[in-house]
Amino acid sequence: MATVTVPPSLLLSAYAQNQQCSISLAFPSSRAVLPRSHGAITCCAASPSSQVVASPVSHNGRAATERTEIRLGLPSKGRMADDTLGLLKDCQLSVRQSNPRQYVAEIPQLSNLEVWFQRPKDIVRKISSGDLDLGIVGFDTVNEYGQDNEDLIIVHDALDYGECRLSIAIPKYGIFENVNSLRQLAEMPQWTPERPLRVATGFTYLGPKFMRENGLKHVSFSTADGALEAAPAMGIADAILDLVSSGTTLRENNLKEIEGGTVLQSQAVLVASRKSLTKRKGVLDITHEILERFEAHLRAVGQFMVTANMRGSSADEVARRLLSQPSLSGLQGPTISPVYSKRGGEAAIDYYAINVCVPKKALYKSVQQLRAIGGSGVLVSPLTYIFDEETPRWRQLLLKLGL
Ligand SMILES: Nc1ncnc2c1ncn2[C@@H]1O[C@H](COP(=O)(O)OP(=O)(O)OP(=O)(O)O)[C@@H](O)[C@H]1O
Ligand SMILES: O=P(O)(O)OC[C@H]1O[C@H](OP(=O)(O)OP(=O)(O)O)[C@H](O)[C@@H]1O
Ligand SMILES: [Mg+2]
Repeated sequence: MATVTVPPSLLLSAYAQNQQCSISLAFPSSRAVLPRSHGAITCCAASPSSQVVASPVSHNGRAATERTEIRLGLPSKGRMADDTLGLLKDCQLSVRQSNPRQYVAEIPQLSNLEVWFQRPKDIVRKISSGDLDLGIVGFDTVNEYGQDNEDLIIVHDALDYGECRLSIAIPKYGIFENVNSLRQLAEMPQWTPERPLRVATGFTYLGPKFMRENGLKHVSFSTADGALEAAPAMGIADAILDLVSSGTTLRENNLKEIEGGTVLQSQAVLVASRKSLTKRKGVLDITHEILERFEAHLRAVGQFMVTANMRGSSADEVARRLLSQPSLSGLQGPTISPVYSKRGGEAAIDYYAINVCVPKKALYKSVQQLRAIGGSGVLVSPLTYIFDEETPRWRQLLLKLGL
């Protein structure tokens, strides 16, 4: 009898394939693709139907505690994948992947960190099981697959992409024509134990929970992996519960959202395991660095740096004029520096250079206000980072961890 040890991921793939055709076991050929710690699986290949004994990795398992590398899960495909790599790149964190089909990568700027590319739902599951320490996914995915697990902690709740909401939608036509709220939907006489409201959704945890919490009694659920908006027109469902962003897909399928029917608002978030943050060496430090970079970048994205010259009798007098304008107070306040010119062999000050951060949305208004108080030569440049003394989310994280 031969005994081999393989990572659990290989066992699962072998098992899945065995359902349809042949079973094949793949072995790591180099250290580069081998998770440096994994659960032990013993395959006893002598019996006609191979007996497989698996000891999965867990927080309490030996293998999990032996792992010294820190693991960050990133979406391997779909719309979140590119935006996530884009955010990291903008934060000077370059993910080095030798081949798109290789699921492990590194970020040279963060030593001892392994990046693992996974489906978003698996990122959440693996953080819960202790096989990943950190991950970037949609908030909807954390809620659906985290299922209120208290070990999951949202470290950054607004990474500014993947914005959408999880909403109930019903047809605009037929018996739903005059139904515009969740309450009206719940009160429709059509729904009985024998003929419940049929909802198609991929969110089979959040869906029933939301219906229960909102007092909808006679509801049944069916699930599909995509194109849910077709279900009502196909007669498969009365309503759907799915992600909505621009609303185009709903509109194109003659569906509408209803008041009170939004389960949650979502965007990409950085999520971590509480156990990893508090128990695994180095996780808190790496999380701090990632968080600082994210916060500094995301804060800067919304701002321009505006530089201008202003004639004035003193820095105080220029400051008073600037602070009289609502859009020119900057982050902490404007920076005002004297501009020295040569007059009769002496250094004289006629002008002051002012630097002020302004929200992108308020740029034109700010330029108008600057001109109104005598500003000239206005230069506008993009900002890359704004590092504050301390990132607000870091304090919140320490509080959540009781540190
Ligand atoms: N229309 C959308 N606009 C913005 N963000 C979205 C939208 N749909 C989904 N998202 C966000 O992106 C995440 C990934 O979406 P999803 O799971 O649908 O993957 P995908 O990129 O569409 O690939 P696939 O559905 O083929 O697996 C969701 O969990 C959600 O946070
Ligand atoms: O409000 P909108 O901007 O139209 O976006 C909403 C659509 O986007 C998502 O689907 P996706 O594009 O991911 O296709 P899928 O159903 O194949 O996952 C979601 O499931 C909706 O169908
Ligand atoms: Mg999708």
